[in-house]
Amino acid sequence: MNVAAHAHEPHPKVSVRGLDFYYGKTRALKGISLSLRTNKVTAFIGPSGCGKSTLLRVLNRMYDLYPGQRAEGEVLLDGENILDPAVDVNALRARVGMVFQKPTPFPMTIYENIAFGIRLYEKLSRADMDARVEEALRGAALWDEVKDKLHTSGLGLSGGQQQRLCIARSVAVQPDVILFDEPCSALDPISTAKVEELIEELAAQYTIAIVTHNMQQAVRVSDDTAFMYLGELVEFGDTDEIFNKPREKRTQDYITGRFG
Ligand SMILES: Nc1ncnc2c1ncn2[C@@H]1O[C@H](COP(=O)(O)OP(=O)(O)OP(=O)(O)O)[C@@H](O)[C@H]1O
Repeated sequence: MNVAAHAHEPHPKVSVRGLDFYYGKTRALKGISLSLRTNKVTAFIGPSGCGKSTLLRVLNRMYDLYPGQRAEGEVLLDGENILDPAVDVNALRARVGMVFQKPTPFPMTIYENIAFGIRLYEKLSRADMDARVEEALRGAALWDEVKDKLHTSGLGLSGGQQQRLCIARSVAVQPDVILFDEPCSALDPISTAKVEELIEELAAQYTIAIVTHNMQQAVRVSDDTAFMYLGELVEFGDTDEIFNKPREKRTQDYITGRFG
């Protein structure tokens, strides 16, 4: 496996070391080691089934919800191993938020979609909650479009707006890391452009990981790229280098559309 020098930076936000993942007896991740640099966007690319979503789901222990799934190795978040059974997963998920492929607003008002998550972790006055909801919606570039209908259903928004509402929901609990699992695959090109722009802006405050099948998207939004194949990390490094001068033939073949 090829890993660029900066992947060894001294204080990454997230550091994955020797990670194996099992669905029952099936080993879906094989000895993955890589880092997410603080305030950078890391893209995960590779053919269907290579383990991209699995890796993302390890980063906030989403897999814990399912019996028979287990991770071995280490995932350090600011130096703390989040795979340790003593870690409080609810607190972890507030620090590591996730945005899914299909927009998944709760069947509640726009305001409540944001306030609901905040209430799980904090008790705020009405005025502070209002301010936090506004801040989250502004942070997700949605405020201007919804400020006059905060108390109508989130399900009444367009798909692209719903996805930005989900991003606002993640941002609202002030996480360290946001994980995006193919966040634009259900969106039209205009909404996709908005979400991509937003991801770049969010990187000023958060550390971001994004799974994408869209090579142009990886090039546009990410600083670092990880190319995975059959559960292994084949190549990891600077996005420009991965796309312009890949060191591995499999990476070259994938990014030029020869397989996958
Ligand atoms: N719930 C599950 N039970 C058993 N095996 C699973 C489960 N989910 C995923 N897998 C297997 O784990 C491997 C990795 O799947 P994963 O969904 O992480 O791949 P991916 O790279 O995200 O694919 P895609 O691009 O199609 O979303 C695949 O071989 C898949 O069949």
